[in-house]
Amino acid sequence: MLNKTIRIGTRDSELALWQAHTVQECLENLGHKTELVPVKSTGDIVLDKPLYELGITGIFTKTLDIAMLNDDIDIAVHSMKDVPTALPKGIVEAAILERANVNDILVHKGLDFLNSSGTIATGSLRRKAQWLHKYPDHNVVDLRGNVNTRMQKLTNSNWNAAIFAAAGLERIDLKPENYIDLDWMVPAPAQGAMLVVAKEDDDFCKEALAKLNHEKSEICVHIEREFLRELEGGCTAPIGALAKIEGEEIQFKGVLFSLDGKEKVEVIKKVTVGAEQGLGKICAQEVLNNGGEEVMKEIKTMMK
Ligand SMILES: NCc1[nH]cc(CCC(=O)O)c1CC(=O)O
Repeated sequence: MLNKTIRIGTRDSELALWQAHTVQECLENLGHKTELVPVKSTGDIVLDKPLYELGITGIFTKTLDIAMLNDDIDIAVHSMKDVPTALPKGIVEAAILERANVNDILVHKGLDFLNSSGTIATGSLRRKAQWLHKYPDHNVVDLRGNVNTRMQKLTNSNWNAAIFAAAGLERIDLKPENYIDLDWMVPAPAQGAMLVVAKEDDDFCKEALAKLNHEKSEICVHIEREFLRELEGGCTAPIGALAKIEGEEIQFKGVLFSLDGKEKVEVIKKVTVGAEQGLGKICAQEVLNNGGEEVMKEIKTMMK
């Protein structure tokens, strides 16, 4: 089956399409035939088991998971930070592409508000908690939708600023007029990384995709996601994590905040490349032992 056409599933936002096209181009450069399959809704798809039984949970990834298990697509491309830490049964990580800009940025209309009071828009618990930790007098409002929608909403609002992943804007070539890098903000685990998933029994696609894998990026995002998995226990919380490789050293920073940003538990560790086995888990345990357990308990009761 050397001539099999690889069907690439993608959601239809501009960012998702850019990411899928990028993977398509890489595969075609390796001589593969590909086809892009935009997947819209799950409405007309019938599976023989309930979603939870298949381990399908993520709101961004659900549609593509179902299409894959239904054999409408062979592979799917995701922003890795949107992918739940446990993949559905039968779906595996096949490639992690070289990571782009990991940082969050603040798109604003002037920075005078920073030292007084202001309104910041974000739909992310992690961004909200970190912003309030640094600027307790500011007001944070909810902002959802894809990148273009969020940017439009900011323009049409009286908010001072909104927070975005730099990678998302760069990928769709959206250059905001005014922005600053939030290098003090710890990004989401796997932010800026793209994950391609395939079916566990699909050796053809797995072999093709293995060539696209970027090992250093893989090492880093795996540490970050292990930290997340160990901390969250299936619930969403304001958690940031970033691993970086500098020469022979891996530097890791992980944080957990209370929802209001008042409490912060941080862990920083360095290990030699090759000695990262279990690092995410160890760091998560350290956070839990240093007050993180109480923070997580409080978050779980508030989110009920
Ligand atoms: N949650 C939405 C989402 N998922 C991936 C990206 C951008 C790319 C990335 O962070 O890897 C974004 C937009 C954002 O967070 O501003």
